[in-house]
Amino acid sequence: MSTHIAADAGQVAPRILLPGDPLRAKWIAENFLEGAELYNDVRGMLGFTGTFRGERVSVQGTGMGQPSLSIYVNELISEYAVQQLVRVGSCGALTERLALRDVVIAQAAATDSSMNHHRFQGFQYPATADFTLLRQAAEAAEKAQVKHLVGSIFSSDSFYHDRSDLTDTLVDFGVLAVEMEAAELYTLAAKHNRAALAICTVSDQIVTGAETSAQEREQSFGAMVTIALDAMLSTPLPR
Ligand SMILES: O=P(O)(O)O[C@H]1O[C@H](CO)[C@@H](O)[C@H]1O
Ligand SMILES: O=c1cc[nH]c(=O)[nH]1
Repeated sequence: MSTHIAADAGQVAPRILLPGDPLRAKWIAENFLEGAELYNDVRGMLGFTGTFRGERVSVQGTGMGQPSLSIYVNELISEYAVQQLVRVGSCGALTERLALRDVVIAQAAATDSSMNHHRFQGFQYPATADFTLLRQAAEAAEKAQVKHLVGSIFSSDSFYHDRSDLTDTLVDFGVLAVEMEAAELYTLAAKHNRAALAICTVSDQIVTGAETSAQEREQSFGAMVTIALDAMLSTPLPR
């Protein structure tokens, strides 16, 4: 048991999916994993382990925002030795190149977070995905004919922005979508020499105002889950 996760040693698999929403974790466990068993319900942040094509895989809710994800990812790495971490999130599309339900495979994540601001003391840290997971996810998305883009996203500390004009500059420099966790995931994975990737489904089209419902965000973003599972199983674990 770690501070925020009730699992015993060995109950968490080396490959783990990380949705922000704990109820999306439950939906994934019930619909994509075989024989999934609950290992955590501390604070309602559900975590399960089952198998996919015979390989052990876990799924753990991380909550919203980088401070919350950071707690779970730190403990998953330090206390449960996870090796591959793939966020399966929702995001807001900042460009009309993306429609509702399209998938964004995040090569890199910019951030306005104070977490990396304090860590790197004014230096800009390049929070980037693991190349093998990224390549495998792009190939899986192509093969499954899922509409997707590979590129940069913005991991924001805010869901409600007072200065939405500031994201216009990011868009001018190719940033596709906004969410709230990937930069911290990539930073922690780099620190601990683990493989991480964020795959997000467009839940909100910020340019047009189109949006999905809470139930759809919880229970219908299956294409990204299949891509994430394919990418993980195609990426060897370290010996
Ligand atoms: O749907 P999840 O994975 O939580 O991701 C997105 O949704 C939440 C905001 O509604 C933030 O956590 C954001 O990153
Ligand atoms: O607009 C959105 C949609 C999902 N997640 C975000 O952080 N922003």
